[in-house]
Amino acid sequence: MSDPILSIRGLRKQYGSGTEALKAVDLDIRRGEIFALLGPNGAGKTTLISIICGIVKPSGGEVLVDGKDWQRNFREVRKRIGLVPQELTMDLFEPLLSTVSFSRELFGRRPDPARIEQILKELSLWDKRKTILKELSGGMKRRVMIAKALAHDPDILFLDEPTAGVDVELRRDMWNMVRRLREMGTTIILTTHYIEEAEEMADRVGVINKGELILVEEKAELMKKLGRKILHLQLTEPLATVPPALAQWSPQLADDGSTLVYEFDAKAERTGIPSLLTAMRDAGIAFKDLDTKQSSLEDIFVGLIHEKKAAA
Ligand SMILES: Nc1ncnc2c1ncn2[C@@H]1O[C@H](COP(=O)(O)OP(=O)(O)OP(=O)(O)O)[C@@H](O)[C@H]1O
Repeated sequence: MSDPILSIRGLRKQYGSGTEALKAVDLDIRRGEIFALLGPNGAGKTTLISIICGIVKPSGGEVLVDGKDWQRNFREVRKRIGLVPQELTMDLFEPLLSTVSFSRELFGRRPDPARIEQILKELSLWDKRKTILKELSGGMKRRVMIAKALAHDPDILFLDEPTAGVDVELRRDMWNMVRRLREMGTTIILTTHYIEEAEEMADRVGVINKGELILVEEKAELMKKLGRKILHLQLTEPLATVPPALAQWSPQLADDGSTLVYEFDAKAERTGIPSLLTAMRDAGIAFKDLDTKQSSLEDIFVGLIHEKKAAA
């Protein structure tokens, strides 16, 4: 990739407990993109972010910001990074305005009350500027975390699960704010469990599982894979094998032959379901119930890991 803003090479982390949280991760982040890092609990997302933000020490590998080694230029590089952590970290007895202003000065930026006012207004916090943090609602405290991360005008912003446990309205506000930041040139890296969030926001998506970056892809490509659904048909009579009449749909049998499982692309114009049901009727295969479910993130990870192993 030409001129990435962030380059991660062979990044590894083994915690004292022996857990290998990251296994030689390589990743380039494009200037000005929104990159979503998707992965289940414990995949290594927070560890990756924490290393880049200087909170966790890596066991090996390197991070370059604009081509500069992150460890050798830590102060300079860290100034350019903003982090909205998963957990709230703030002095609850401080008033909102001074908390956010202090965050700016912490990174050596000169005070700029007009800029702080602008950030607080964007996040609908200006009216609460004199309130001590303890008295704000949970959603507002989350907004304060974002304001703190933006106060020093970083050009790379990390959001660690920004919408976990927030209501629909705040989620929408956050998405809009992230889009506005991107329009202003900020590069954004967010972690999430939600496919929906990656779909809504990201230009590219990385999938991480057990410390390994399994894939990095343009969102549109990944969404094709994520659009798969599974149809379960509970048969009236179990089948020993899939009859040749149904072979073209490549269904699988489960539950000792009493369930027929068919995977299909929910976003395709033709899912194949009506023709499968017709072929079943013609072959005299009756069913008593049916349901469909979205491939879960877990299913997709398993599928991706299998694909990766098969390709290796
Ligand atoms: N301080 C620590 N000491 C020991 N092990 C840790 C520490 N922090 C994280 N781990 C382990 O490292 C692995 C990766 O954790 P990490 O928090 O990076 O995952 P995550 O993808 O952010 O998960 P989640 O979605 O649950 O936040 C997990 O197995 C976790 O238990």
